Amino acid sequence: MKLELKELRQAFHKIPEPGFHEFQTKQLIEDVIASFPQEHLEIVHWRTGLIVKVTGTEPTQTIGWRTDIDGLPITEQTGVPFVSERPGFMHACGHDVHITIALGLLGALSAQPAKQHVVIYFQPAEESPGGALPMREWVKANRPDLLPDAFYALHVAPELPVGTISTKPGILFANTSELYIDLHGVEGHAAFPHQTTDMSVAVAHLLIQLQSIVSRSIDPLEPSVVTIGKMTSGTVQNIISGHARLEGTIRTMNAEVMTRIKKRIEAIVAGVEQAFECEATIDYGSSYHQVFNTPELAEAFQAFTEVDGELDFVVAKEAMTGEDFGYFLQEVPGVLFWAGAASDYGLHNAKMLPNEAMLEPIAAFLERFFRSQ
Ligand SMILES: CC(=O)N[C@@H](CCC[C@H](N)C(=O)O)C(=O)O
Repeated sequence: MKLELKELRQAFHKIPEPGFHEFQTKQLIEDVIASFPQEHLEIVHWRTGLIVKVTGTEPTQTIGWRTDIDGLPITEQTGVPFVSERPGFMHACGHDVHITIALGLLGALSAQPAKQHVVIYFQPAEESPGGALPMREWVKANRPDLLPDAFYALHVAPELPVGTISTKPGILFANTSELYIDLHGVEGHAAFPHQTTDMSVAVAHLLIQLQSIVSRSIDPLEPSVVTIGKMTSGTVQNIISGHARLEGTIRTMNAEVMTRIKKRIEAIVAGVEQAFECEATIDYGSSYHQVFNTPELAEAFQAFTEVDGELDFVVAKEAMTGEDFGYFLQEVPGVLFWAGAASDYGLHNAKMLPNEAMLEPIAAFLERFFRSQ
């Protein structure tokens, strides 16, 4: 049966779910897999994800493919007929496309297995709090045979044309750490500020001071980012705020720079506590290991793409994006690459819309790549 990738992608696009809540997504993945020939397949469940093994015909190795399956808390504004049916959630990072391509690959291999064993990981919670690390640890403890010898994954690239693949040997994506800061002061009447400690004023100063870390405390030759994506404070217009919260993320290409940034954050927060008579807590949430492509495999992957000749290969630049696939590459050789999606709007934007014309060529390319191993 020929899988209609566009329809499938639209079906996944309608049901974005947050990390570790991908219940409907997992069910749809299972339903699609149930329509494939089953004789060469083994399906292993892990929380809201799954791993599917396709037994090879003359295996000497196991080759892995990983797709992430979660959505983002963004209200979609694409206006497409297959718009998200979950208010406040959207596949704004292209994981609907990733899942569809993985199923395209799996459908082809289930009908006619490759020489090598293939394991396809449908991994939850890439955006947050991170599914790769606990999934890797579970596999190592319970099914070490499912840990591949080489591991591959893609991410849609809105800025690249359809039919383009892009990666590089070595570091591709940054180390990340989430950042949550709560400020607790004394709430009170808008007319009596001297009886309160106003957390709106405190958090405004804190936000500006945090933005001095990269420009003043970090070597300009060390790429780094401190982004505050969300700032909240107070309740209504005539109550002085007793609580404020910042939510953000830190990105670095160097683990030592991450440590330095955290030290500066802690010093600045301590200063704000003193200056604005409040109490603060800092929580670093989840952190992701950098994505480091195994040089020999990245070079071999580029060579395959160029000899195959169906897609254009562009050497990538490093990006400050995070990806918990980095945790798999920490222990297993492999490659993450960008796949051109030609969207006018970038990742994590409410209008991000990958061009569906990318689906078939990438899925077909992956089938050829996996058969070549
Ligand atoms: C590909 C991509 O966009 N990944 C996310 C990963 C987020 C990691 C974590 N929740 C954080 O914000 O630090 C990204 O934002 O780069």
